[in-house]
Amino acid sequence: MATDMRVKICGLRDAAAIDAAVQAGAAYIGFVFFEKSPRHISVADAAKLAAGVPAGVAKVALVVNPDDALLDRILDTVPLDMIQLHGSEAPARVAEIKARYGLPVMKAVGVAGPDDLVLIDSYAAVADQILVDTKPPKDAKLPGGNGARFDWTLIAGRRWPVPWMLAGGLDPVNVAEAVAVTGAQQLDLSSAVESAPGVKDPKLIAAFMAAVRDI
Ligand SMILES: O=C(O)c1ccccc1N[C@@H]1O[C@H](COP(=O)(O)O)[C@@H](O)[C@H]1O
Repeated sequence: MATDMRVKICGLRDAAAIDAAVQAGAAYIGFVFFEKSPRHISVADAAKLAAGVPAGVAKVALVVNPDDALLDRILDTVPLDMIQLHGSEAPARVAEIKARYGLPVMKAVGVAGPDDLVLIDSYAAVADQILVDTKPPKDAKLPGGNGARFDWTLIAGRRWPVPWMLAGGLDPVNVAEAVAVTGAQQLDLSSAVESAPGVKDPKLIAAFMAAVRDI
């Protein structure tokens, strides 16, 4: 793997895809608990799959503006290592979730222009990690996972006081440029390793991880 690049493969829903991600060296795998997404997984299915993930690979719960009842249901049943907040959760809610569940919290921030970068600073004060993702267009059905990249030069040379991941339309062809422009050391992706929305393809996962190794 290039330098010590850490990759999160998100939206995993079956054992073959998880095996492919783990075998190829993914540091994180993500379960999407968001019913509007084609990658949504039930709490029961996630619990079964999570039990087979080896120690050392972090299991992340992706949620969108979750209430405590949903988080209780997920975290009471699925052994998870991190919560990814991918909605419009305010910094105070991020801090509240972190305190209530005692797990590291990663807050996604959508970027479309320079003004969006200000938000990153306020979330970096309360979250353990920041996910710098493409801001979804107003008519998008999903708040993330749309396979769209943003202008990476917006964050060239930017650094924050907490670890961060780059996301948004990453694929085997553009990942070297994404890393060169942004300096990212952690990457998160979903769409580019699917054969259809919500269907992960082990060969595409292997191809992405090979591209990262070649950087
Ligand atoms: O993947 C989803 O369905 C999803 C739903 C709601 C919020 C976020 C979602 N995905 C996250 O978006 C990034 C970028 O995805 P892509 O590579 O552009 O498809 C993904 O890694 C997830 O963390």
